[in-house]
Amino acid sequence: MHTSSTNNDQTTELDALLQILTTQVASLQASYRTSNTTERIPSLLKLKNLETLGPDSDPSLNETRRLIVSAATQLIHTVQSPIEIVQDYAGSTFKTVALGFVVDVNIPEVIRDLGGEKGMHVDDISVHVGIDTSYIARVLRYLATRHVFKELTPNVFAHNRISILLCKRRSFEEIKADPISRFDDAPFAAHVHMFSDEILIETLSAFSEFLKQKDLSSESVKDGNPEDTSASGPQSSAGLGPRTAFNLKFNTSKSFWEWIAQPGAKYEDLARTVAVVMRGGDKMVDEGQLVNAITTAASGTPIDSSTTDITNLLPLVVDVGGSSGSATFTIKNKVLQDVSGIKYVVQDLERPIDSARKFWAENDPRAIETRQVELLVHDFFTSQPPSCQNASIYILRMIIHDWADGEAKKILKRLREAAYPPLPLSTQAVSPEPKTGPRSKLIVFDTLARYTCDDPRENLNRSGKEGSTSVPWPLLGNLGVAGEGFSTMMDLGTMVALDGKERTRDDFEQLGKETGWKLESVKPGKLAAFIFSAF
Ligand SMILES: C[S@@+](CC[C@H](N)C(=O)[O-])C[C@H]1O[C@@H](n2cnc3c(N)ncnc32)[C@H](O)[C@@H]1O
Repeated sequence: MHTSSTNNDQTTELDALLQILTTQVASLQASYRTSNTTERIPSLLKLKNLETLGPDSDPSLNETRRLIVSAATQLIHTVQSPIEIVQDYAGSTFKTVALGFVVDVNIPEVIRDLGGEKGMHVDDISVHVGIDTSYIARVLRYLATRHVFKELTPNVFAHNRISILLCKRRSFEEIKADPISRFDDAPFAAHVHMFSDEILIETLSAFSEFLKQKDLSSESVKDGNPEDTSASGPQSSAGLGPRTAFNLKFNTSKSFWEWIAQPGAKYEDLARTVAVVMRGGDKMVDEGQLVNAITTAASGTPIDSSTTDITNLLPLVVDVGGSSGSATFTIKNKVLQDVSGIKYVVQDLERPIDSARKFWAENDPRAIETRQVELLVHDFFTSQPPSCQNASIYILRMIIHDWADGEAKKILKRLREAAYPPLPLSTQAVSPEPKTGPRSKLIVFDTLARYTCDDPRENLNRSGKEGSTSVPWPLLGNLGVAGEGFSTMMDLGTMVALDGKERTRDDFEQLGKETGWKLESVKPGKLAAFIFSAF
């Protein structure tokens, strides 16, 4: 445990943080020097698009980056005035709305398409986007102060490697001609739009009000009965007051997913944006991790998919709640591209499956024509159709964290009923311990919740490698924002919008036990892969 301000040899926190920074920065620079790009060091001013991130996106450098960010963040919080820190945190909402504004009025595209490397004066930006010059200058300066955009000369702003991510794929002219499709193929701009949209902002305005009024006595009822096979989990809490801050603010008993699936322009824009954001989810699971998870699920141990025939082990992969099916797309075309004979099914509600049809028509039409990939409207609270029984692998990517335990169990139970081997008919209870033979696997991709302190029971280290437990003193046990910034944000996001949560390894193990799935291994990563076997 690291509780004192010095460790045994009297090294101060600052010394230790500096030491981590010095060592890890040297290591990062050495990696850039040996990479086969011309880039020598990562630079804020070096513009890149996602396809040419080079060493910036090399997963083997993730550990080094996380340690640098963790140490640098802790150093800032150690030396900066606590008053300034609290003031800055209190005003964090402006980060969301400032980013949301520039994305909404297409400033990133105007600077990219019309300003280029020389940047653009706010007067010129104003002419194109039709917003007052001084508003643009102040919002861009707020962001440039936080290293998003660069002010080259007074009032002239250019992109840096962070702001360039806000650009949509389409040109400013194309966006003006067809604003509805502006977020298509631009997952990061879509991500900003989703978080700054009035729906989430309104929901967050009820954050405290909702948490305070939650009826604690309804907890057990709210979790629902896992044996209940009715669709649409959230209705199990009808009559017990609003289930989430979203339900409270929008005066609806529908789940967020049902709500955005309604007809109407306002829902359509959000639903379309959410589908694009989900496609960006691929960036959170690197291909190496997908290979590892899929082959581990197929064989029980990691195998080399290039040298092992895994066809027999993987005839059917079902991507449950798959949205456009981008996880399936990556698995089919990048992980198992050399393995023939596998059938894939992507399931979701009606509107996401409409988006999926468009996505596959544009990206892999042959897969649909040959019926190797089937896109199926299916509610995961209901029983799986015959075509999806006995699948080798069921995938739930970023699904379980959207739901409270009661609904999560229902989803897992419906899959277990479809999985192989069958549950004993008489009891519908779980079958005895497996003897031999094939068993359906379930891979849940979700973030892994971790404590900020040392956790002696944790057998995954915070830096992401299985079997080790070291995080250098005096860093936080979960590496702070460098390790769990995104997942703790998602945890609160799913709490207020969906009644979901990010879960610990123990939580997943328990969910599995209660629904007939045995947790066999966990592959850490930005999204961890939890691999279950039907038992
Ligand atoms: C966070 S997204 C994840 C999408 C996808 N798995 C991915 O990783 O890209 C959650 C998905 O669950 C879907 N969903 C919500 N309720 C559902 C239900 N009852 N049946 C099937 N899908 C549902 C949503 O439409 C949405 O596409």
